[in-house]
Amino acid sequence: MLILGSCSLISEMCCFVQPIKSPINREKEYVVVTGGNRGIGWSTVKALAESGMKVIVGCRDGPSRDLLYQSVKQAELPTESVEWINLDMSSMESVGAFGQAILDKNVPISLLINNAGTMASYTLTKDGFESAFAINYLGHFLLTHLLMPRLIAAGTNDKAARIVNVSSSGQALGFFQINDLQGESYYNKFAAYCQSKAAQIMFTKVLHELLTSKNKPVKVYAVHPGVIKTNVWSKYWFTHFTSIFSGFVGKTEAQGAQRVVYAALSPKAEDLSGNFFENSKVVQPIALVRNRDMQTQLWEKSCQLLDISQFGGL
Ligand SMILES: NC(=O)c1ccc[n+]([C@@H]2O[C@H](COP(=O)([O-])OP(=O)(O)OC[C@H]3O[C@@H](n4cnc5c(N)ncnc54)[C@H](O)[C@@H]3O)[C@@H](O)[C@H]2O)c1
Repeated sequence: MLILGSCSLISEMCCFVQPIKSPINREKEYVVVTGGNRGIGWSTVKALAESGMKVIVGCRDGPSRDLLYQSVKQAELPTESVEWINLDMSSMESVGAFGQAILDKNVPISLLINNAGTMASYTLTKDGFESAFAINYLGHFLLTHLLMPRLIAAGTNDKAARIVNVSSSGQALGFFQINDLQGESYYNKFAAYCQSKAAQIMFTKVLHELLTSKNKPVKVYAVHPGVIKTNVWSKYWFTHFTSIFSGFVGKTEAQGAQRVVYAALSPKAEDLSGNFFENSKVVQPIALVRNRDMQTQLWEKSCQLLDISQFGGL
Protein backbone atom coordinates (compact mmCIF):
# COMPACT_ATOMS: atom_id res chain seq x y z
CA MET A 1 0.00 0.00 0.00
CA LEU A 2 2.90 2.32 0.84
CA ILE A 3 4.41 1.67 -2.60
CA LEU A 4 1.06 2.37 -4.30
CA GLY A 5 0.67 5.57 -2.31
CA SER A 6 4.17 6.75 -3.12
CA CYS A 7 3.61 6.09 -6.83
CA SER A 8 0.42 8.13 -6.67
CA LEU A 9 2.25 11.02 -4.99
CA ILE A 10 5.09 10.96 -7.52
CA SER A 11 2.85 10.66 -10.58
CA GLU A 12 0.77 13.50 -9.16
CA MET A 13 3.87 15.65 -8.95
CA CYS A 14 4.57 15.12 -12.64
CA CYS A 15 1.07 16.21 -13.78
CA PHE A 16 0.32 19.74 -14.79
CA VAL A 17 -2.58 21.69 -13.42
CA GLN A 18 -5.68 22.39 -15.45
CA PRO A 19 -6.53 25.97 -14.58
CA ILE A 20 -10.02 27.38 -14.77
CA LYS A 21 -9.57 29.48 -17.86
CA SER A 22 -12.09 32.26 -17.32
CA PRO A 23 -13.05 33.53 -13.87
CA ILE A 24 -16.64 32.74 -12.97
CA ASN A 25 -18.53 35.78 -11.75
CA ARG A 26 -19.99 35.11 -8.31
CA GLU A 27 -20.54 38.65 -7.11
CA LYS A 28 -21.87 39.26 -3.62
CA GLU A 29 -21.95 35.59 -2.66
CA TYR A 30 -20.37 34.64 0.65
CA VAL A 31 -17.64 32.06 1.06
CA VAL A 32 -15.91 30.87 4.24
CA VAL A 33 -12.26 29.77 4.05
CA THR A 34 -10.41 28.32 7.05
CA GLY A 35 -6.67 28.98 7.31
CA GLY A 36 -6.81 31.59 4.56
CA ASN A 37 -3.96 33.79 5.74
CA ARG A 38 -1.17 32.04 3.82
CA GLY A 39 -0.26 29.21 1.46
CA ILE A 40 -2.90 27.52 -0.67
CA GLY A 41 -5.61 29.04 1.56
CA TRP A 42 -4.54 32.61 0.79
CA SER A 43 -4.30 31.91 -2.96
CA THR A 44 -7.81 30.45 -2.76
CA VAL A 45 -9.07 33.54 -0.93
CA LYS A 46 -7.53 35.76 -3.60
CA ALA A 47 -9.05 33.79 -6.50
CA LEU A 48 -12.51 33.82 -4.89
CA ALA A 49 -12.34 37.52 -4.01
CA GLU A 50 -11.31 38.25 -7.61
CA SER A 51 -14.41 36.40 -8.82
CA GLY A 52 -16.48 38.93 -6.83
CA MET A 53 -17.25 36.83 -3.76
CA LYS A 54 -17.19 38.15 -0.23
CA VAL A 55 -14.68 36.00 1.61
CA ILE A 56 -14.87 35.35 5.33
CA VAL A 57 -11.47 34.08 6.43
CA GLY A 58 -11.03 32.10 9.62
CA CYS A 59 -7.52 32.45 10.97
CA ARG A 60 -5.76 33.03 14.23
CA ASP A 61 -5.24 36.46 15.72
CA GLY A 62 -1.89 38.28 15.69
CA PRO A 63 0.67 37.51 12.94
CA SER A 64 -1.78 35.34 10.95
CA ARG A 65 -4.29 38.17 10.71
CA ASP A 66 -1.57 40.74 9.95
CA LEU A 67 -0.24 38.55 7.14
CA LEU A 68 -3.74 38.25 5.69
CA TYR A 69 -4.24 42.02 5.56
CA GLN A 70 -0.77 42.60 4.17
CA SER A 71 -1.56 40.10 1.39
CA VAL A 72 -4.94 41.74 0.67
CA LYS A 73 -3.16 45.07 0.30
CA GLN A 74 -0.43 43.65 -1.94
CA ALA A 75 -3.00 41.89 -4.14
CA GLU A 76 -4.83 45.21 -4.45
CA LEU A 77 -8.12 43.63 -3.49
CA PRO A 78 -10.86 45.88 -2.12
CA THR A 79 -10.55 45.60 1.66
CA GLU A 80 -14.29 44.91 2.01
CA SER A 81 -13.97 41.77 -0.14
CA VAL A 82 -12.12 39.95 2.66
CA GLU A 83 -13.25 39.81 6.26
CA TRP A 84 -11.36 38.17 9.09
CA ILE A 85 -12.89 36.31 12.06
CA ASN A 86 -10.71 34.75 14.73
CA LEU A 87 -10.50 30.95 14.47
CA ASP A 88 -8.27 28.44 16.17
CA MET A 89 -9.15 25.06 14.69
CA SER A 90 -7.46 23.27 17.58
CA SER A 91 -10.14 24.53 19.98
CA MET A 92 -13.70 23.31 19.56
CA GLU A 93 -14.81 26.34 21.59
CA SER A 94 -13.14 28.63 19.03
CA VAL A 95 -14.71 26.70 16.13
CA GLY A 96 -18.09 27.10 17.87
CA ALA A 97 -17.58 30.85 18.33
CA PHE A 98 -16.46 31.22 14.70
CA GLY A 99 -19.52 29.31 13.47
CA GLN A 100 -21.80 31.40 15.68
CA ALA A 101 -20.25 34.68 14.47
CA ILE A 102 -21.06 33.63 10.89
CA LEU A 103 -24.59 32.52 11.76
CA ASP A 104 -25.13 35.90 13.46
CA LYS A 105 -24.35 37.67 10.20
CA ASN A 106 -27.51 36.11 8.80
CA VAL A 107 -26.20 35.75 5.25
CA PRO A 108 -26.41 32.65 3.05
CA ILE A 109 -23.06 30.92 2.59
CA SER A 110 -22.55 29.58 -0.94
CA LEU A 111 -19.21 27.96 -0.27
CA LEU A 112 -17.27 26.51 2.63
CA ILE A 113 -13.60 25.72 2.06
CA ASN A 114 -12.22 23.54 4.83
CA ASN A 115 -8.56 24.33 4.19
CA ALA A 116 -6.66 24.85 7.48
CA GLY A 117 -4.18 22.07 8.09
CA THR A 118 -1.12 21.08 10.02
CA MET A 119 1.48 18.35 10.35
CA ALA A 120 2.84 18.44 13.86
CA SER A 121 4.67 16.53 16.54
CA TYR A 122 2.43 14.74 19.01
CA THR A 123 0.51 17.30 21.03
CA LEU A 124 -2.86 17.29 22.66
CA THR A 125 -5.17 20.25 22.21
CA LYS A 126 -6.82 21.86 25.20
CA ASP A 127 -9.85 19.64 24.50
CA GLY A 128 -7.57 16.61 24.78
CA PHE A 129 -7.59 15.67 21.07
CA GLU A 130 -4.45 14.84 19.09
CA SER A 131 -3.74 18.07 17.18
CA ALA A 132 -3.69 16.88 13.52
CA PHE A 133 -6.93 14.94 14.09
CA ALA A 134 -8.52 18.01 15.72
CA ILE A 135 -7.28 20.73 13.32
CA ASN A 136 -7.43 18.89 10.01
CA TYR A 137 -10.52 16.80 10.56
CA LEU A 138 -12.67 17.10 13.70
CA GLY A 139 -12.79 20.92 13.83
CA HIS A 140 -13.93 21.00 10.21
CA PHE A 141 -16.53 18.30 10.91
CA LEU A 142 -17.91 20.59 13.64
CA LEU A 143 -17.74 23.73 11.50
CA THR A 144 -19.58 22.05 8.62
CA HIS A 145 -22.28 20.87 11.05
CA LEU A 146 -22.69 24.42 12.39
CA LEU A 147 -22.81 26.16 8.99
CA MET A 148 -25.10 23.62 7.30
CA PRO A 149 -28.29 25.73 7.75
CA ARG A 150 -26.64 28.67 5.96
CA LEU A 151 -25.31 26.45 3.18
CA ILE A 152 -28.76 24.95 2.67
CA ALA A 153 -30.22 28.48 2.62
CA ALA A 154 -27.76 29.50 -0.12
CA GLY A 155 -28.24 26.49 -2.38
CA THR A 156 -30.87 26.18 -5.07
CA ASN A 157 -31.78 23.31 -7.40
CA ASP A 158 -30.02 25.17 -10.23
CA LYS A 159 -26.91 26.03 -8.25
CA ALA A 160 -26.10 24.09 -5.12
CA ALA A 161 -23.96 25.44 -2.31
CA ARG A 162 -20.63 23.62 -2.08
CA ILE A 163 -18.22 22.37 0.56
CA VAL A 164 -14.61 21.62 -0.35
CA ASN A 165 -12.49 19.59 2.04
CA VAL A 166 -8.81 20.18 1.25
CA SER A 167 -7.46 16.67 1.69
CA SER A 168 -4.34 14.96 0.36
CA SER A 169 -3.15 12.12 -1.84
CA GLY A 170 -1.52 10.96 1.40
CA GLN A 171 -4.87 9.13 1.88
CA ALA A 172 -3.38 6.45 -0.36
CA LEU A 173 -0.60 5.57 2.07
CA GLY A 174 -3.02 3.46 4.12
CA PHE A 175 -2.42 4.98 7.54
CA PHE A 176 -6.10 5.15 8.53
CA GLN A 177 -6.89 3.18 11.70
CA ILE A 178 -10.42 3.36 12.99
CA ASN A 179 -9.38 2.05 16.41
CA ASP A 180 -6.53 4.52 16.84
CA LEU A 181 -7.78 7.77 15.35
CA GLN A 182 -5.58 9.89 17.61
CA GLY A 183 -2.25 8.08 17.48
CA GLU A 184 -2.41 6.68 21.00
CA SER A 185 -0.67 3.37 20.30
CA TYR A 186 1.76 4.65 17.64
CA TYR A 187 2.55 8.20 16.57
CA ASN A 188 4.32 9.55 13.56
CA LYS A 189 3.40 13.06 12.38
CA PHE A 190 3.23 12.15 8.70
CA ALA A 191 1.07 9.10 9.44
CA ALA A 192 -1.21 11.20 11.68
CA TYR A 193 -1.49 13.81 8.92
CA CYS A 194 -2.36 11.20 6.28
CA GLN A 195 -4.90 9.60 8.62
CA SER A 196 -6.67 12.94 9.15
CA LYS A 197 -6.68 13.55 5.38
CA ALA A 198 -8.19 10.10 4.75
CA ALA A 199 -10.82 10.94 7.38
CA GLN A 200 -11.77 14.08 5.41
CA ILE A 201 -12.51 11.96 2.34
CA MET A 202 -14.59 9.50 4.36
CA PHE A 203 -16.49 12.43 5.85
CA THR A 204 -17.08 13.77 2.31
CA LYS A 205 -18.57 10.45 1.19
CA VAL A 206 -20.99 10.08 4.12
CA LEU A 207 -22.04 13.74 4.05
CA HIS A 208 -22.74 13.52 0.32
CA GLU A 209 -25.03 10.54 0.89
CA LEU A 210 -26.82 12.26 3.75
CA LEU A 211 -27.37 15.45 1.72
CA THR A 212 -28.58 13.44 -1.27
CA SER A 213 -30.98 11.35 0.82
CA LYS A 214 -32.49 14.55 2.28
CA ASN A 215 -32.58 16.22 -1.14
CA LYS A 216 -30.61 19.24 0.06
CA PRO A 217 -29.00 21.65 -2.44
CA VAL A 218 -25.46 21.27 -1.09
CA LYS A 219 -22.57 19.41 -2.78
CA VAL A 220 -19.41 18.26 -1.09
CA TYR A 221 -15.97 17.43 -2.50
CA ALA A 222 -12.53 16.40 -1.27
CA VAL A 223 -9.50 17.74 -3.14
CA HIS A 224 -5.78 17.05 -3.21
CA PRO A 225 -4.27 20.45 -4.11
CA GLY A 226 -0.94 19.04 -5.33
CA VAL A 227 2.40 18.64 -3.64
CA ILE A 228 3.47 22.20 -3.03
CA LYS A 229 6.23 23.66 -0.92
CA THR A 230 4.32 25.51 1.77
CA ASN A 231 4.64 25.92 5.49
CA VAL A 232 2.79 22.64 6.06
CA TRP A 233 6.03 20.79 5.28
CA SER A 234 8.21 23.18 7.29
CA LYS A 235 9.23 20.70 9.97
CA TYR A 236 9.64 17.72 7.71
CA TRP A 237 12.38 16.21 5.54
CA PHE A 238 9.92 16.30 2.68
CA THR A 239 10.70 20.02 2.41
CA HIS A 240 13.96 19.14 0.66
CA PHE A 241 12.15 16.71 -1.62
CA THR A 242 9.58 19.33 -2.72
CA SER A 243 12.38 21.88 -3.20
CA ILE A 244 14.03 19.59 -5.73
CA PHE A 245 10.82 18.72 -7.57
CA SER A 246 9.03 22.07 -7.42
CA GLY A 247 11.87 23.50 -9.51
CA PHE A 248 10.85 21.62 -12.62
CA VAL A 249 7.17 20.86 -12.13
CA GLY A 250 6.60 24.52 -11.30
CA LYS A 251 3.79 24.00 -8.79
CA THR A 252 2.86 27.12 -6.93
CA GLU A 253 0.40 27.89 -4.17
CA ALA A 254 -1.77 29.57 -6.82
CA GLN A 255 -1.83 26.34 -8.85
CA GLY A 256 -2.81 24.40 -5.75
CA ALA A 257 -5.60 26.89 -5.17
CA GLN A 258 -6.83 26.45 -8.75
CA ARG A 259 -7.63 22.85 -7.94
CA VAL A 260 -9.57 23.88 -4.87
CA VAL A 261 -11.38 26.59 -6.83
CA TYR A 262 -12.18 24.06 -9.57
CA ALA A 263 -14.15 21.91 -7.12
CA ALA A 264 -15.66 25.04 -5.56
CA LEU A 265 -16.89 26.76 -8.73
CA SER A 266 -16.61 24.70 -11.87
CA PRO A 267 -19.91 23.70 -13.49
CA LYS A 268 -18.11 20.49 -14.54
CA ALA A 269 -17.95 19.42 -10.89
CA GLU A 270 -21.69 19.95 -10.32
CA ASP A 271 -22.61 16.28 -10.74
CA LEU A 272 -19.50 14.91 -9.07
CA SER A 273 -20.41 15.53 -5.43
CA GLY A 274 -19.02 13.01 -2.93
CA ASN A 275 -15.83 12.49 -4.92
CA PHE A 276 -12.12 12.97 -4.32
CA PHE A 277 -10.24 15.04 -6.92
CA GLU A 278 -6.60 15.00 -7.89
CA ASN A 279 -5.43 17.37 -10.62
CA SER A 280 -9.08 18.38 -11.09
CA LYS A 281 -10.08 14.81 -11.99
CA VAL A 282 -12.05 12.27 -9.96
CA VAL A 283 -9.81 9.63 -8.42
CA GLN A 284 -10.93 6.59 -6.44
CA PRO A 285 -9.49 6.64 -2.91
CA ILE A 286 -7.94 3.38 -1.69
CA ALA A 287 -10.27 0.57 -0.56
CA LEU A 288 -9.69 1.32 3.14
CA VAL A 289 -10.96 4.88 2.65
CA ARG A 290 -13.89 3.69 0.51
CA ASN A 291 -14.91 1.11 3.13
CA ARG A 292 -18.51 1.93 4.02
CA ASP A 293 -18.34 0.36 7.47
CA MET A 294 -15.23 2.41 8.36
CA GLN A 295 -16.89 5.57 7.06
CA THR A 296 -19.96 4.97 9.22
CA GLN A 297 -17.87 4.19 12.29
CA LEU A 298 -15.81 7.36 11.79
CA TRP A 299 -18.97 9.44 11.41
CA GLU A 300 -20.51 7.97 14.56
CA LYS A 301 -17.32 8.39 16.59
CA SER A 302 -17.02 12.02 15.44
CA CYS A 303 -20.62 12.76 16.44
CA GLN A 304 -19.97 11.15 19.84
CA LEU A 305 -16.76 13.13 20.45
CA LEU A 306 -18.55 16.38 19.63
CA ASP A 307 -21.87 15.44 21.21
CA ILE A 308 -23.76 15.96 17.95
CA SER A 309 -27.11 14.18 17.78
CA GLN A 310 -28.31 15.40 14.38
CA PHE A 311 -25.58 16.53 12.00
CA GLY A 312 -26.35 19.97 10.58
CA GLY A 313 -30.03 19.52 11.47
CA LEU A 314 -30.29 17.01 8.60
N1 LIG B 1 1.28 21.86 0.47
C1 LIG B 1 1.03 20.61 0.10
O1 LIG B 1 1.86 19.95 -0.54
C2 LIG B 1 -0.30 19.99 0.44
C3 LIG B 1 -0.60 18.73 -0.08
C4 LIG B 1 -1.82 18.14 0.23
C5 LIG B 1 -2.71 18.83 1.03
N2 LIG B 1 -2.41 20.06 1.53
C6 LIG B 1 -3.39 20.74 2.39
O2 LIG B 1 -3.61 22.07 1.94
C7 LIG B 1 -4.10 22.84 3.05
C8 LIG B 1 -3.37 24.16 3.10
O3 LIG B 1 -2.03 23.91 3.49
P1 LIG B 1 -0.78 24.68 2.88
O4 LIG B 1 -0.01 23.70 2.10
O5 LIG B 1 -1.20 25.92 2.23
O6 LIG B 1 0.09 24.95 4.19
P2 LIG B 1 0.21 26.24 5.11
O7 LIG B 1 0.88 25.77 6.34
O8 LIG B 1 0.79 27.36 4.36
O9 LIG B 1 -1.30 26.63 5.42
C9 LIG B 1 -2.04 26.00 6.46
C10 LIG B 1 -3.07 26.99 6.94
O10 LIG B 1 -3.77 26.38 8.05
C11 LIG B 1 -3.72 27.29 9.14
N3 LIG B 1 -3.79 26.62 10.42
C12 LIG B 1 -2.97 25.65 10.92
N4 LIG B 1 -3.32 25.36 12.18
C13 LIG B 1 -4.39 26.15 12.48
C14 LIG B 1 -5.20 26.32 13.62
N5 LIG B 1 -4.97 25.64 14.75
N6 LIG B 1 -6.21 27.20 13.57
C15 LIG B 1 -6.45 27.93 12.45
N7 LIG B 1 -5.71 27.82 11.34
C16 LIG B 1 -4.70 26.94 11.35
C17 LIG B 1 -2.42 28.07 8.97
O11 LIG B 1 -2.45 29.29 9.70
C18 LIG B 1 -2.44 28.29 7.46
O12 LIG B 1 -3.26 29.37 7.14
C19 LIG B 1 -3.90 21.98 4.30
O13 LIG B 1 -5.12 21.37 4.66
C20 LIG B 1 -2.92 20.92 3.83
O14 LIG B 1 -3.04 19.72 4.56
C21 LIG B 1 -1.21 20.66 1.25
